[in-house]
Amino acid sequence: MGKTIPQPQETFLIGNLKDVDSEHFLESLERLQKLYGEIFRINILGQSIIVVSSQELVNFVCDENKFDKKVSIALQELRALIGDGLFSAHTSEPNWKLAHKILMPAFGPQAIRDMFPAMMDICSQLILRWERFSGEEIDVCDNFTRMALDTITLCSFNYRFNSFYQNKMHHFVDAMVNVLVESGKRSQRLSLQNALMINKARQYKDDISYCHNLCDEIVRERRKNPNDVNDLLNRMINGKDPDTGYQLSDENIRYQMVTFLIAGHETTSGLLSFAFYYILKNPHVLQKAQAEIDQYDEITVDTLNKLKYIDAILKETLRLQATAPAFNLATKEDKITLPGGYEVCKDDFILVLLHQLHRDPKVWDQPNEFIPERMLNGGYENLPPNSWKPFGNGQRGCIGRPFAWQESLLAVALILKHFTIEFVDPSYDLRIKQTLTIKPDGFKIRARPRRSVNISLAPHVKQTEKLPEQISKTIIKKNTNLQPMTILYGSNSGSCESFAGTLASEAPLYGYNATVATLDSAVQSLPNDQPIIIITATYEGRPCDNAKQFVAYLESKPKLDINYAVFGAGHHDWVNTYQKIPTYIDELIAKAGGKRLIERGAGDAAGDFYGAFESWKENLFKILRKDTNNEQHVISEEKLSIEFVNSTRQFGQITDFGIVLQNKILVQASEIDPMKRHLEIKLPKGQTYRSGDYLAVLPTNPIEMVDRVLKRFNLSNDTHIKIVSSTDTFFPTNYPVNVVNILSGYVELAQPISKKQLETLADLCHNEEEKIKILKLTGDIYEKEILDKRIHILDILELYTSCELTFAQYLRMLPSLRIRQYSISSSPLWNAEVVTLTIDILTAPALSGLGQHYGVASNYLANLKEGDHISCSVRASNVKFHPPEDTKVPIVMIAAGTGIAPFRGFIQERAAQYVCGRDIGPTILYYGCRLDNDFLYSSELDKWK
Ligand code: HEM
Ligand SMILES: Cc1cc2nc3c(=O)[nH]c(=O)nc-3n(C[C@H](O)[C@H](O)[C@H](O)COP(=O)(O)O)c2cc1C
Repeated sequence: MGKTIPQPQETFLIGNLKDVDSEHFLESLERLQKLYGEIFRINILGQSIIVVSSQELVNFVCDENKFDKKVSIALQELRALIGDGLFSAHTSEPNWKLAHKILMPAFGPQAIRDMFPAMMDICSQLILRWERFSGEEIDVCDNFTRMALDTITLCSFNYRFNSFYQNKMHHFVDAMVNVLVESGKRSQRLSLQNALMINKARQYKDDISYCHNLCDEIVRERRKNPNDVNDLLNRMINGKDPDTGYQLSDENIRYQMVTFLIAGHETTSGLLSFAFYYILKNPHVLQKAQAEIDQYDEITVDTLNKLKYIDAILKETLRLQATAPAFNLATKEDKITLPGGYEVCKDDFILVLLHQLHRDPKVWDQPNEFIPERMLNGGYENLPPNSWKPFGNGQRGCIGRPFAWQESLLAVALILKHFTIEFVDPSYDLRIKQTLTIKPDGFKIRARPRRSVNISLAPHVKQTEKLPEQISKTIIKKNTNLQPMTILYGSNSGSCESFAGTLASEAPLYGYNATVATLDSAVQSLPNDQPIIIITATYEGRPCDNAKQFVAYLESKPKLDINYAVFGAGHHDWVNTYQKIPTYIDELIAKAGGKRLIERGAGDAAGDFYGAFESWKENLFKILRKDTNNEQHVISEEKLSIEFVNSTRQFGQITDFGIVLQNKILVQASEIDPMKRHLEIKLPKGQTYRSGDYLAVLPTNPIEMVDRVLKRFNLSNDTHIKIVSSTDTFFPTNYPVNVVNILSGYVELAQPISKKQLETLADLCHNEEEKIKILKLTGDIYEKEILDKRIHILDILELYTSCELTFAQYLRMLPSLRIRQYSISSSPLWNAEVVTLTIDILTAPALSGLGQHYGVASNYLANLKEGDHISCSVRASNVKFHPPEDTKVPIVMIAAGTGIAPFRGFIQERAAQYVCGRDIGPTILYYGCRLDNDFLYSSELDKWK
């Protein structure tokens, strides 16, 4: 009797069906792997599946003498579409051997080389399309799907889908995806359930017929117009087994064609999409890859073999994201004992889970990091056997591997040669979409031509002569007399972006026409004929998401003949890395030859943040004005006007909604401590997380504050306004909006007023005495009286009533509302789609003595009710702030108050693993409490002891 294989508790009749989500089957297996470890069993509707994921076990089951491919339940279902085509045939079926023999030579080295011109032809179409849509949003998976589909059809069947010449993807893709998805679902339903779903069954049949008819049509066409090209289709139609003389039947040809159409494009397009995701997330990798490809003026078939780094990128991508994420085996014997003493039988499916095999901590150092270098200099060759298996196993391994590799190398090389690329949403973190294969979900980029590249595209394709586009957004288009200025920002939560916008909107007053763009969009294209102003923040000592490429670019030591100035936003709580990135950028540019226009400015979000920016801005403009001597172009028009006469907020990257499931008090407020709350939030669809990640939340302002503003400006809460602005603005413009929406959802109302703003308010006072009092506040007492007491504009307006500030002027003085980040206090092993937050609710008498101070986000969260929608998004923690992959590694945690949040997630994760029988290392928490009832989650922690 072998050792018992760990298994979640079964339910009568359906076994472990409840432990897997049919839409996220793979993620469910990954979650179970985290709970149960390198081997576990699940029972799906009576079928036993044993999931293995350590190199030791996988190496054992990959022995072809003892194990063979077992056609998975989903693949068996898919046989309605691809019958006994190579992929879904049992090895024992005669048609598998026959097709394998006949078709194998089509993927030999010379045959693949001969396909290079056709691959170049299709890839060039993608390049031209991206050039044409320079700077616009590119749906990465869509584009690579078009490319891979057109490539496989042209190379294999000499047939053109012309996907790049149509807006909508070829209907084959929809039909195929429908069948893939439905096959997966059918395999997890009872037969009776499938029979009852009549509409779905009809659609399923129609989609299958569409795919079959398309293939039959291509064959008919070839038979009518035969040619002597040695392509896959001719081999299918005319090829013979050299030993027996047997040929493929018409039915089998149809199955093989659909097989190749599916297998030949789904996985490759996924590989390329993931590769570009990792390239963009790792700017050093992008730099290195671009440097590698830049050594060659021309990309020929021979160049591809020299691209060792790009080759390593593709291997590392498939390690982290094997696009065919699992394969199934079964023992050829009745019973066999695996390492560890586990016994498996002939009927068991043995599922090799590549996601975890490729992260086995015994094989891979820093398994979750993307490090292509590990595949270089013998690294790949010296891997332990069967530790990297994205192409499957042995004779049933992927026949199209060399095809996919050549196509992928070419695509990466051509794209990096031609374009600078950046994320549309720099905070995008990988989300996975799964059918039979996996792809990134919602991944979008922008591409801009790098420079005139001397590169041979397909013969009929025109070369690019476009120059790089340095500017993404033009702020002032009208004033042609103004001098150019470039403002570049790095920003995750919007303050630096907002500073950049403010600077640009004021630039015309000083003779400049400013363009604003992200730092990453300026890589290799910093103009030297205009001032370059850089405004950026630091996150955990690292660049913002949209400044990573820029920093890597500066680290590559370019020569820069530019005039520049840097302003940094930071927070002094990050003691060791305060202002690290702005300082670093400033130094690197100076070292590269740049000339500073003014000393670096620094704003501390915990201090006079906006004031620091204002005074630096003022000094900067003093210098720039001197330089241009251009005061005649001063624009006197009001930059923002409103018309008194409804929308959804479109704030940066957060576009999705989560749903509040629970919102409860953990500890009531006391004299010394604020109230503490626990929230459960269902994440926006498709999002998941790791313990230690953050949740970014876009709050709304407390209604009490909004009411105060309405009162001060004599507005009612059903007032609608139309904002018209001659400069770029974060406000919704040119259509009527409710004033309450603007005040609650677009602006920060409680930022301390800056000295400059005090001066403006003083100017607008009729009462001399009030004027003097306000001006006094800009002096030595500013810190004590304004900053320490957090006095904001509205406080001053209420105190000094003679100040005649208009509502439009008030709005212009307010910065845009910022996103807030909270540490998630749960583990995905508890629930992968739900996070919990543990927060202090900041409500206290205002230090100013004027009413209450309400923390914007905490009060917003505190007031949410079950079922409320919340604009939020998971943000990966930058540093290695996650529980270690190896559950035996000890963890020591130190926290106080709500600082326990991420550690609750860590402990919850380890407790869940412990319950499932994993070996858990010591997990120790030192927790500081002021009072007994401050001990958050005490009973839970007791239970976990
Ligand atoms: C990055 C790209 C690719 C990956 C990751 C990949 C992965 C795989 C894997 C894991 C298997 C084994 C499946 C199993 O054991 O059930 C497989 C088989 C197969 N692949 Fe690929 N594949 C890729 C590209 C291609 C291409 C471009 C083609 C066609 C030109 C292709 C055609 C096939 C076929 C026909 C089989 C079945 C082979 C047999 O059992 O005889 N694949 N592939
Ligand atoms: C998770 C996190 C990490 C941070 N790390 C640092 C840091 O290392 N150094 C620093 O000076 N500021 C740090 N800050 C503060 C931000 O840089 C500061 O709030 C800045 O204004 C954000 O600018 P943005 O709104 O343009 O993204 C951090 C903030 C957060 C939320």
